[in-house]
Amino acid sequence: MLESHLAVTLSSIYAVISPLLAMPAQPHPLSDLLKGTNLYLIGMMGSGKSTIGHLLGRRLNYRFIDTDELIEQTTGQTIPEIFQQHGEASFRQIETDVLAQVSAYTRLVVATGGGIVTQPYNWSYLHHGLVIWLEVPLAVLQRRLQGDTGRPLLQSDGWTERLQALLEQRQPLYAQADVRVTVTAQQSPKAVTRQTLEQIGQVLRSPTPEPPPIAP
Ligand SMILES: Nc1ncnc2c1ncn2[C@@H]1O[C@H](COP(=O)(O)OP(=O)(O)O)[C@@H](O)[C@H]1O
Ligand SMILES: O=C(O)C1=C[C@@H](OP(=O)(O)O)[C@@H](O)[C@H](O)C1
Ligand SMILES: [Mg+2]
Repeated sequence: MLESHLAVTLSSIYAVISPLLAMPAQPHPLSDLLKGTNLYLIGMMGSGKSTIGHLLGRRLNYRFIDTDELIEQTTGQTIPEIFQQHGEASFRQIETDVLAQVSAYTRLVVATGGGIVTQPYNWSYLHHGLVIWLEVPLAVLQRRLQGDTGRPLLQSDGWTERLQALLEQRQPLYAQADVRVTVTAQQSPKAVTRQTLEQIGQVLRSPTPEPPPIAP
């Protein structure tokens, strides 16, 4: 049963993260500025969160966590199995539980699932760190996701229209990110990683605006 898997969520997540806590921290130009702040990657399915997250983790000497992978490890089921056997609402609940656990740690790059932004409560965790939106044109997403079998929301005939509808619904939510990385069709994962690091640096170095004066 899914419930019994959930009962072990906390210890399983600790088991995944704790061996990595011993990793030596190599200084990186952004490390001082970040001060251990977690990076949360958001964006549509196929935008590259898992791919870029992994590379960012290596560059920053941060641990890389993928919430979908953690969900699969803690439940012992694949994402399609969870959707099929328990429904999307159960998946969203587990996703929130996993995000909550993960957010207790520092020095993480977290690749989230594309729908994490749809649950308002999740933002209270995302805002513990720096939220980065990988914005990728619809045509590129469609090309990357052609023939994909691992994303249950896209398994019916009208999957391209479904993808477009999801993008339209979610765009205003993704736009709440702290950093918006606009990715072109030609950019390699390495180039996207470089651009993301540059933009994080810009955001962290930009002066915080003064609060408006209090009216007399
Ligand atoms: N910059 C890129 N250029 C080309 N292919 C990419 C790029 N980023 C990701 N991909 C590919 O797109 C697919 C989806 O990437 P993935 O990281 O799983 O996205 P997400 O986690 O956002 O759903 C994968 O096959 C991945 O190899
Ligand atoms: O957009 C979504 O609602 C989903 C995105 C998927 O993750 P990716 O964004 O990594 O594909 C996964 O969490 C699940 O299939 C639902
Ligand atoms: Mg992913």
